[in-house]
Amino acid sequence: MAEIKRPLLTSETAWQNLQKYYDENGSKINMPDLFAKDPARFEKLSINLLTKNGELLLDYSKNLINVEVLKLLFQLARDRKVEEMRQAMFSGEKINFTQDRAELHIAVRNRSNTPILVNGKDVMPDVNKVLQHMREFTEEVISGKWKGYTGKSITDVVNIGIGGSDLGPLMATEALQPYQKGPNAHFISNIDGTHLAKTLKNLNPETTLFIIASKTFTTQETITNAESAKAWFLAVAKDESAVGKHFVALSTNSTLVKAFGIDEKNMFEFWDWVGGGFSLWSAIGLSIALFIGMDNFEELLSGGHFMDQHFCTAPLEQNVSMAMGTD
Ligand SMILES: O=P(O)(O)OC[C@H]1O[C@H](O)[C@H](O)[C@@H](O)[C@@H]1O
Repeated sequence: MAEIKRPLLTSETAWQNLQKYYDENGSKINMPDLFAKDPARFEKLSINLLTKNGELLLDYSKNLINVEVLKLLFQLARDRKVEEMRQAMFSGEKINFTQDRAELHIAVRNRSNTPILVNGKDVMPDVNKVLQHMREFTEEVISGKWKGYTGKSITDVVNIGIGGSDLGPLMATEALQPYQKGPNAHFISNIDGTHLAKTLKNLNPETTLFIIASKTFTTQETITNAESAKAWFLAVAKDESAVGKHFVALSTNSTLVKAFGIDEKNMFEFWDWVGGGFSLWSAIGLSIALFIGMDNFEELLSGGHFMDQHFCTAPLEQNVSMAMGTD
């Protein structure tokens, strides 16, 4: 498909109309008033989608918008060729032109398993291979079969990452606490040593598993925290060969993972076409899968896939921004 050409956003007529509306009415738009003036506001500005697990309510009535603003926004979306961009994204085109890559977080949650091509190659076999690897690993850890270096099972998982390699899994495990099946989950992102020290204070190196989550494996905060965690572990274990039982990596960079001392078989791969802010759906979600179990994690993926299909097929008026990422 040819490149989608668009003029500068601020020179679009639809943008200028929206700006004019804002200049004339923006200061007058007030949430309690909007509800008071229009008793049917909630019905007008929400949709119910039927999923296999019940209804899903998309409520955008609590935003500072009204029917006129929405009309202007839909016009802007049409003029900015959002529908064509959406199509290009799902077809694996390199819509991320600043980094010259595809944006295909939708592929890692593509539960229909339809082929998705990147540079002419279907990525689904690799996606499924990593999911299978995650399943085997999570089942071993949750069942207690995976043993630490002194023969004890894992009670605590510590995810070390930052940005998308932290926020998504942190949010999902918080939200999905009632579904906990596996070890406790902890998240360390801050470079301030207190974050690490406070978390490790109550943990036992014999029963702790560290997940080093970094797409690039070069992020300074993460690598520094990972080195500190390794030092904390080795101060007790005293044996480098024990590291393999307590450290796994989630990354696209196998060379640096190996250099850190993590066995390649304990690396869960993903790809440059998964943006950091959307990576919870990829192997970066391993801490979620260990917490809620792989069946539940796949249910989570199915939910994301359901919304992707909605986003892809529903007309703009039935669609809202469904990025489902973290930054
Ligand atoms: O996963 P990493 O390569 O360690 O990157 C961690 C994070 O770094 C930055 O904050 C980027 O803006 C994020 O998108 C990314 O998730």
